[in-house]
Amino acid sequence: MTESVAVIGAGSWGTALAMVLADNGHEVRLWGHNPNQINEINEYKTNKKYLPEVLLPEGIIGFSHLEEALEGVNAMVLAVPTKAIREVIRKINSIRKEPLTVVHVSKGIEPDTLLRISEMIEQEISVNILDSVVVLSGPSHAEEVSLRHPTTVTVSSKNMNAAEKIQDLFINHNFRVYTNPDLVGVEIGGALKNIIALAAGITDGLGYGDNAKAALITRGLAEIARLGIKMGASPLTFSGLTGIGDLIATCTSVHSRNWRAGNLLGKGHKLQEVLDNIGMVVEGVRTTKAAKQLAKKYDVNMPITDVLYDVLFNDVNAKDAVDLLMARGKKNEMEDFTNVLEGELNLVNGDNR
Ligand SMILES: NC(=O)C1=CN([C@@H]2O[C@H](COP(=O)(O)OP(=O)(O)OC[C@H]3O[C@@H](n4cnc5c(N)ncnc54)[C@H](OP(=O)(O)O)[C@@H]3O)[C@@H](O)[C@H]2O)C=CC1
Ligand SMILES: O=C(CO)COP(=O)(O)O
Repeated sequence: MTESVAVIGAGSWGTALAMVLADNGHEVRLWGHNPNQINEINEYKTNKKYLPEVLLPEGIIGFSHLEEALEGVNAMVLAVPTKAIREVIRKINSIRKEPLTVVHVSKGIEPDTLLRISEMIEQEISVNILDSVVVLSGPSHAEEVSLRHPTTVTVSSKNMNAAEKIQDLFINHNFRVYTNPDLVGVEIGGALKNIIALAAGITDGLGYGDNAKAALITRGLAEIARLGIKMGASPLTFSGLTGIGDLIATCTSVHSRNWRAGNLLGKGHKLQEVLDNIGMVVEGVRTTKAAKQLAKKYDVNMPITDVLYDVLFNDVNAKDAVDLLMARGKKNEMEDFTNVLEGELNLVNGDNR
């Protein structure tokens, strides 16, 4: 069944997902806050700043007025950076009266509140207009999705009936959508992989090779999983698309904004210069702040996050940061991980020591 769907945010990911929906025959209303960009989308069927290589399908109509984009739709895809989510939801609250399903596709954690994105949305949106919140996440660079290269993602929600409807909305022979009921694990994996991608970019920028990158992906996954499990995620999710899958895609790709930012930092550029150069959202920077706070709150050892925080915010030199990581005391590879798992098992068995 074809539907009308609003995509809120006309950056690279919103535009690529609008293309998937249009390919599936849906009427897609792509909203962006820049009227010139929306004119370009409608007049030339291009979005050159974000996806310079592609021509947009006819089924996508650009809107610069939010009320028009939301008129009569039952679902909206929220595709703005984490830091813009509250502002956009507040605008929607003032316009929308009927309930709708919110599909969020952003990968972040809010510093200070330490909320996952579905939690931020639930906190900010008017109760009378929220049907369900669904997250769509996984290894999926917009650049490749827009070229219709094979891609797999996962949807999750507290309401798995809503998640299955969103699976049906997006799935096609280029874009395979799985479900996973572990909302915490899916959101944590998607957000925290950006920290590790920044670190992987730094080691590449420093000229280190595949050994360093494999170490970061593996030990990065261990620290993401340790935190995620303490927050209530299923350990299995971290071996899935939104765990190891997205880590591989993001840490090894020149498409990744986070990897590219890390790469420039590794080559000696300053953070602000790097962010200006990328010109798109580099979520891992803010998420590093949030993850450092979460590690403290949940008492989890996250050494890669710790040193990256110092590179980003305390002016620690990237090479010195790697040296610091390598010079830590000896360890059993599984020790922090088994401590967390044992803690979870003790809780399951009613032992709260
Ligand atoms: N790009 C990708 O491949 C993927 C991205 N994601 C996630 O999707 C989210 C969006 O990323 P992405 O599309 O890459 O980001 P981009 O930087 O490409 O685009 C962000 C879009 O949001 C708009 N925007 C920013 N602030 C506001 C605001 N306050 N109000 C309205 N619109 C705003 C930007 O407008 P303007 O042009 O004016 O700046 C731009 O259109 C991120 O959380 C990212 O992690 C997830 C999977 C894949
Ligand atoms: O999340 C992504 C791919 O799955 C995109 O990552 P970047 O934001 O680093 O480009």
